Amino acid sequence: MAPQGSPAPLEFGGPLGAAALMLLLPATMFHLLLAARSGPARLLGLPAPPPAGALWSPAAPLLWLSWLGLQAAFYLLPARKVAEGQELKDKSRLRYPINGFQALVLTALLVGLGVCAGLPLGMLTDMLLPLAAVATLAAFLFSLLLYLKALLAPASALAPGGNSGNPIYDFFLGRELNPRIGPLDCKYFCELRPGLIGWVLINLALLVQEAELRGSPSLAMWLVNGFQLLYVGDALWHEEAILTTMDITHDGFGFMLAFGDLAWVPFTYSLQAQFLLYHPQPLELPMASVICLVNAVGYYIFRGANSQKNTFRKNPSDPRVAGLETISTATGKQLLVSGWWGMVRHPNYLGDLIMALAWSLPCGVSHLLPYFYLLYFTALLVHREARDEQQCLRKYGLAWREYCRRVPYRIVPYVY
Ligand SMILES: NC(=O)C1=CN([C@@H]2O[C@H](COP(=O)(O)OP(=O)(O)OC[C@H]3O[C@@H](n4cnc5c(N)ncnc54)[C@H](OP(=O)(O)O)[C@@H]3O)[C@@H](O)[C@H]2O)C=CC1
Ligand SMILES: CC(C)CCC[C@@H](C)[C@H]1CC=C2C3=C(CC[C@@]21C)[C@@]1(C)CC[C@H](O)C[C@@H]1CC3
Repeated sequence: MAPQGSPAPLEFGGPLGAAALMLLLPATMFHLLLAARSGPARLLGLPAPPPAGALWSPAAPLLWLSWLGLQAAFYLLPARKVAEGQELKDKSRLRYPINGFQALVLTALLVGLGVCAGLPLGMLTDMLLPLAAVATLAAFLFSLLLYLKALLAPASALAPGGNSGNPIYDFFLGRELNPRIGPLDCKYFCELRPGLIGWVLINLALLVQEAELRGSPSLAMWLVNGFQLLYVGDALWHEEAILTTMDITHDGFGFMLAFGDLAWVPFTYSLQAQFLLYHPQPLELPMASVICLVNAVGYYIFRGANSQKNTFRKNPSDPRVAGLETISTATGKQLLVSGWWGMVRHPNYLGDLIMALAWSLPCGVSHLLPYFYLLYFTALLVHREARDEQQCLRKYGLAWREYCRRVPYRIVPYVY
């Protein structure tokens, strides 16, 4: 355990790891975008280079900025609820509008109206490369502004991790915990709105384009769109739960999250739908039903586990969780040791991974490319679980050790 007041240990391989990731992540994203549209669609191996000018369109910055502006305008609309975040170092709590689902519905209405008025939504698929380039550039510029803004922030506003003194590492991890521009909380806004809603919009554009090319969308395309819309809708419906994640409470807002939210999520999480547009896959109803069942099982575990913890954290005497077994900790908080959280230490990750499998299966088994998300997500969650473990050990000490003794598996029962 790190002693109180000592500098936070360096993560992600320190400055060298951070520098490598800042090059590798955008390179991987462009590789995936190009591979999805290439004939062999190989995950490993170089795709054909893009034709000259394919990465740039004068319309892309305009389109991307309009999208960001639209989502910011929806964020600023009156919300059904305003939630308070976790207590900060200076004992204050920030307030956050809970209107993400409203933003999704308003976006759907606007896009629906646009399509009825003749908006060529399918053409968005031709803009993916230039849009990804703009989003990447914007993430770099935005992170630079955030880095500079943090120079003026009081010490109490800085994140525990991203203030090592090494500019590359701090630029990557993010210095300020909750940077705000007026009423807009940059990290909270970016984590849920432009990228997540952008992801389902790109999926929809791919579905429309497939219908234009082949007469109707394929069953596989419907499944991928449906599953991922459910996932995004669920995240926005349960928006308040984001306020207790390590991204909001612990990590600063730097390149990792800015690029992750604005570029990585919309352009790589839509990879299965991109693959299906260029490589149609036959899918029969019986197989589709099995895949739906896999997604339903994953969602049941994911939602059950997340809701159980959120209900317990809000009110441990809630009848839905009051009967569960707990361990007391020195902080006054308790840890669940039965129910979903008694099965493994991260049941929500298990459900999420099962869903990730269901999103790839409609793409068949002839290519590895659509399974990229499952592979990346496994690595992300294993790493995230280890980071959370360290933070919980710091917070709960012996009580956490006791929890680990009672619930020995991390994500997959009897395996890991
Ligand atoms: N699609 C994507 O790219 C990503 C999806 N996700 C998903 O987002 C969701 C949130 O994930 P994440 O923020 O990583 O982590 P969790 O929701 O799993 O939260 C971890 C926290 O839960 C609390 N906790 C842990 N064990 C217990 C217990 N036994 N009893 C009560 N509280 C406990 C601790 O916080 P405390 O005690 O302080 O409350 C711990 O720090 C997950 O479903 C995950 O799968 C996450 C990352 C990326
Ligand atoms: C680019 C890097 C490899 C890492 C970037 C990480 C980000 C993409 C993710 C960090 C935590 C996230 C969460 C979600 C989306 C991905 C990012 C931003 C959710 C909003 C997805 C929906 C879930 O219901 C909640 C998740 C919270 C964390």
